[in-house]
Amino acid sequence: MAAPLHAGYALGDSADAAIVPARPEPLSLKPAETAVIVVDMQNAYASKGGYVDIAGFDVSKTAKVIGKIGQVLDAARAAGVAIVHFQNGWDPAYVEAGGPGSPNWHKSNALKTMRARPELEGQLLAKGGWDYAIVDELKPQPGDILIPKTRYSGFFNTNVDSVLRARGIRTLVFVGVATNVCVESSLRDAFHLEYFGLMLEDAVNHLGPDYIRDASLYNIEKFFGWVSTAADFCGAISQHAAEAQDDR
Ligand SMILES: NC(=O)N/C=C\C(=O)O
Repeated sequence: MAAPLHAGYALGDSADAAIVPARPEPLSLKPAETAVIVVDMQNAYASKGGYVDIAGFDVSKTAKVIGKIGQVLDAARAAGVAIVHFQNGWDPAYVEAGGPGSPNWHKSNALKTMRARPELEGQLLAKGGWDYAIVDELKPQPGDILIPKTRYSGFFNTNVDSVLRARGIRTLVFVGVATNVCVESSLRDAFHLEYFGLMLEDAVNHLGPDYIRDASLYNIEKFFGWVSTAADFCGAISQHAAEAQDDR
């Protein structure tokens, strides 16, 4: 195994770090300085009858992803890792979505679907509705942080950067949907803000053909961060928590 890359610390400062097997090299992280970022696990993106299903994307794999994310959140909570939920959408009048002067008006498949099917107006990604709601299995728990967002990146026009910095968080573990859209956009922005980004490849789902998933993972592994699995992340932080308990 390659030598672990130490996230933001001198090598000698790694005693309190968990080592997560990852590509292109293992990543060390301190649980108290790490957050799991759960991206847009809303009915819109993860449930039959939600926006992306209606718009013609495949949601058949999201049940498995919900299960993996549940395991990640259980392990993270037990290890004292912060949990942040992103929630994507707009006010029911869609003012926050932008009008024809916004590229979002032209590119958002939710807005395009509603223009093609006006009976859906006010339902897709509208705050307060079922489509906007986070899936029942992953509802935020007391102590979790909820960040609403109106564009693909969770770092655009939100307070997440200051929320994370105030807690001294340096490493972000990304799960959720979609690998190639909101997850990748957020991880890229996090890289540019000096966070270490780790994506768990079996706890994300992509929108589009499988090659786009592969392209996203390649981009992250080569340019923007690290890639691991739910089991490897959970194993590393659980083992680290157990060892810390033994040392007391
Ligand atoms: N959460 C996402 O990745 N969203 C992707 C597309 C959209 O919101 O239209």
